[in-house]
Amino acid sequence: MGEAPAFFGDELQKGYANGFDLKSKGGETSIVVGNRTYVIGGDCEESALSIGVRIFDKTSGEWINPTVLGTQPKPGKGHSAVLMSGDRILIIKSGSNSDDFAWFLEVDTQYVRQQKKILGTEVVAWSRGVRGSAEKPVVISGPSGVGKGTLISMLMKEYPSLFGFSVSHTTRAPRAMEKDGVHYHFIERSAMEKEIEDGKFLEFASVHGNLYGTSVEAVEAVADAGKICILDIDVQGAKSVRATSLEALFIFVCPPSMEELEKRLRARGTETEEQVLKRLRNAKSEIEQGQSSGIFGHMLYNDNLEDCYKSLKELLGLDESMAAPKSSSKVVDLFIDHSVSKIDNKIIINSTNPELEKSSTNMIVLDVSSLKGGSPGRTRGLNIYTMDSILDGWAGIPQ
Ligand SMILES: Nc1ncnc2c1ncn2[C@@H]1O[C@H](COP(=O)(O)OP(=O)(O)OP(=O)(O)O)[C@@H](O)[C@H]1O
Ligand SMILES: Nc1nc2c(ncn2[C@@H]2O[C@H](COP(=O)(O)O)[C@@H](O)[C@H]2O)c(=O)[nH]1
Repeated sequence: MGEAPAFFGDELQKGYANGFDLKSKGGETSIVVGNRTYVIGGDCEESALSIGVRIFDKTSGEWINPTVLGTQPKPGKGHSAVLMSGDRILIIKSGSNSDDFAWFLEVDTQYVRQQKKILGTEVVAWSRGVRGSAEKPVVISGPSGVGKGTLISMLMKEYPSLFGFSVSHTTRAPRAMEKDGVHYHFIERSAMEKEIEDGKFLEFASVHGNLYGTSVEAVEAVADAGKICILDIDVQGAKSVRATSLEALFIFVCPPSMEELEKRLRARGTETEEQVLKRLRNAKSEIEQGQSSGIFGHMLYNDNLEDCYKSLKELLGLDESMAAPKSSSKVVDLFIDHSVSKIDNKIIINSTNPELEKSSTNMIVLDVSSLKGGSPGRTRGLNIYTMDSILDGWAGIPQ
């Protein structure tokens, strides 16, 4: 809570409307959602390097400084804001390129509501708009030693440009061949507990006596690389992910028998006898939960490795042609001076620079009809067209 900024009140009424329920002054934009006014921009409490957010609650007449989750956008050369269906605000950053100009400030999504309950504070969450076909992340669970890691390695090796691994945090000690930042982010328990408190994790769980968790940043890093995110997490983690707005494909891998599972765990040779026994005890309840909880839409039996890998590829709809590198997206720069309008699911951004008036590059269309997911991470499924591509028969920009 704090003092109202100088422009609020009468001056806010004088600010220019940007085609929506929006007023802007200096580097700040305000947008009304129900009985609240979100003031976006200006000084950020935590860092001058990101776009700040404050909320004015009309009912109480008080200012709120919310907990801001997700990677925050860096300030650009100004921005416009558009209210999207009451739960999120689209922020369009002037002068930025297509990988950075569309951001969503989530104010009342399922994820934000869930985090409000967990953190007990007012929460908003940033999520960057990502172009493309909005393919779902893949969550793979199963008891320790069943072969999740082996299957994931095979997938990443065959389809390096399609899949990216979400690198988890863990408090367990690294194994001989494991590299920090590649297999896991190895972290002290107290540091991880602090990061959990700070809302840095999409999910976390205590597994076989250690803490494991997927950070928001780990998922964002994969989406930023334009890849489908693969999460290797336990059943508790999968349950938590199901409760977020991250729409994912949930796969559970079963062993052919407990005897075979034990054989694989022992043959891997990475655990002490005590740890092997603990993991085997936990495996029983994990398999029960995996098969009965309704979390997992797909089951795989890892008896013969090659057969199981083939089933995984079928489930993911993969064929050989998808192993080829993807063509890169054309980058579009957003005009510094522009006006914004919304027609159904299309956001039309027109340049107001007179020099561009007659040019076919004076309009950009954001198609938000297939938005998927949301915070934490990225809002996928954003399509961006320029006037050129529209004139070319809506061919669109290659993804
Ligand atoms: N179908 C299979 N047949 C025989 N051995 C297998 C099969 N799949 C995996 N393995 C072997 O079993 C061991 C355990 O596999 P992996 O490490 O991939 O399991 P995991 O499910 O990732 O375990 P954790 O959850 O502990 O990380 C490895 O040595 C691997 O080579
Ligand atoms: N809930 C989460 N579980 C995780 C995460 N990363 C890994 N795991 C699971 O832990 C066990 C043990 O892994 P190991 O590497 O010590 O053998 C295994 O079932 C993993 O799936 C996570 O981020 N969250």
